[in-house]
Amino acid sequence: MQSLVSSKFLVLVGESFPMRRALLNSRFAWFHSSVRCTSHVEPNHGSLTLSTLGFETEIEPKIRTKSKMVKPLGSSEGFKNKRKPFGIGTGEKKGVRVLSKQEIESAPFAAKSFSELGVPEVLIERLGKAGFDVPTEVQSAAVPTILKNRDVIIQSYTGSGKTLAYLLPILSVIGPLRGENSGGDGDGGETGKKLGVEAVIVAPSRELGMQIVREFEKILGMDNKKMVQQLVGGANRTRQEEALKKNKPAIVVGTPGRIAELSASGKLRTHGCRYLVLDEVDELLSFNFREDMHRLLEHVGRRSGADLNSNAKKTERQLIMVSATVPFSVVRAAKSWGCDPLLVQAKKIVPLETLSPEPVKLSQSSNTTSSMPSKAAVESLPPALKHYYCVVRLQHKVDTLRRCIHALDAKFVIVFMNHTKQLKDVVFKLEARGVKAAELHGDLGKLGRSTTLKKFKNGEVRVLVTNELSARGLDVAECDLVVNLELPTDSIHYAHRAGRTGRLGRNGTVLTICEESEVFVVRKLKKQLELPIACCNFVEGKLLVTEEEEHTLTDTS
Ligand SMILES: Nc1ncnc2c1ncn2[C@@H]1O[C@H](COP(=O)(O)OP(=O)(O)OP(=O)(O)O)[C@@H](O)[C@H]1O
Repeated sequence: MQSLVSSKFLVLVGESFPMRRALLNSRFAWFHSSVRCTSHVEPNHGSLTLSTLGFETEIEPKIRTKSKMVKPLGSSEGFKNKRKPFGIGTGEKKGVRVLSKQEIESAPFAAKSFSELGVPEVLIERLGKAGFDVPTEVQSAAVPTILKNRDVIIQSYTGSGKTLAYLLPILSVIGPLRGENSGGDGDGGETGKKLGVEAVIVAPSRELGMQIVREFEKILGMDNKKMVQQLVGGANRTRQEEALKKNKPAIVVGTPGRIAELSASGKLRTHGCRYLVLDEVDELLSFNFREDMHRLLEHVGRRSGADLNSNAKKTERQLIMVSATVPFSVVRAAKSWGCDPLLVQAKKIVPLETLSPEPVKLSQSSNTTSSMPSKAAVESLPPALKHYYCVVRLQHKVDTLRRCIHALDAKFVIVFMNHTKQLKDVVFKLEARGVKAAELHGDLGKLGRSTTLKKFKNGEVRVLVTNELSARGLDVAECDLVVNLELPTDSIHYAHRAGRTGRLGRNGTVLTICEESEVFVVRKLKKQLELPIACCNFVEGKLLVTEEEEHTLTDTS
């Protein structure tokens, strides 16, 4: 349902097209080089040194385009760095996989240090302990801007570190790791004067909310853990209220419904709040959340009395909006709720005033958007991803999925579907074929969802079959394959699903398995996303490209 609602937001912000083109060119080059390296490529795209990838220097001299040539891209046989296959009957200990640490190849790291961004020393020390040594580009742009008290929209592609981009400036000012001149209370709810909640962070799903809390905890450590309180729906509300009363957290992270509910009942006092963060803002501004979001935008960090539209009112709190996809509706919302907000991207910071809406052409016969490129979606894709599609009959989809997993020797696979019943069937069929799989969707309770996620993350489950619930924000660093077993509703949804792999510069593969009658949708996605999505097949344990089409950059029909 959320997916349907969000599909309305295809109005786009202005952006640096030349930069994007450069990225696309490199993406295109990558695609072709992958074709060249064909059978030398280690099917798992996780381990990224040349030797671990199994690359050889030998390169095929010519690339054919618009041909129907069949080229093998990978195989689970004959790889130099062959990994143990997974699943039942492979001799693994109780089905738990040994997790291999993926190296990061084209990580979006910045040339600056955390210290140059204005992050206090004590916080930098903690970052080092948590394994964060260098900021990413978007962090490098966002942290100093937020520290200058500016309202911002942070936009950069999936897996580029946007969470830390807002979390660091907040922790630089609030809590025990703050800078000396921050002016924050800093007691973390443990001692001394209490200022109440100082930061409210809103996310559209429980999973994302819980993930953000874990990111805080990585840095704060166990001793300061209580300064951040999780307020997600589906969890026991009374317990959350008691924890609020007892721990007096400085930061709360949760879903719109639960935060709005607690705020309306007076159990959560947010009028004195300094930061309001909306993570996955385009989703939060969708129809589903409108009432709760309206309440939060009106109340968080706003003392009563003043005119809602006055500038004085706007400056009472700092508004931080975040997403990989920023349609113009978000720009409009930021202008009306924020105070002179800036759009912060990895390499560019611009005032929102300079952005104008992009016309959305409707196709003549229907209400659907045309095949023109969707900038919001194009900008959100990590450059190292490889995209394929495969055309099969409906009844062969699961078998194709299984063959793809084996051909690529994928270790952490996320499969996206649209309907819960079909999703359950797929899990059943995969398990019957000896592939460890689990379902994750909204019909499961909070406990069931977090147990499944835990099992997937620790390697007990190889294939997570899920729906749009997991398309946003879910961070499983090792995920090396995303499969669309049912088509996403539009390019924005394709981009968020795809972004579950290729996190922080890692390689990843996205495969769309569709029927002949759906191929036109894939072609439309190719044009909207300006991506080479190659048609492929799986033969004798290898992924074979069956159609190498010209890159669609110039194809604007
Ligand atoms: N500076 C850094 N050094 C090392 N790892 C980092 C750094 N910043 C973020 N990460 C890690 O990178 C991963 C991706 O970060 P994050 O989830 O914030 O990405 P994102 O841009 O918000 O993605 P999405 O748009 O999909 O939500 C996380 O596991 C995070 O811990």
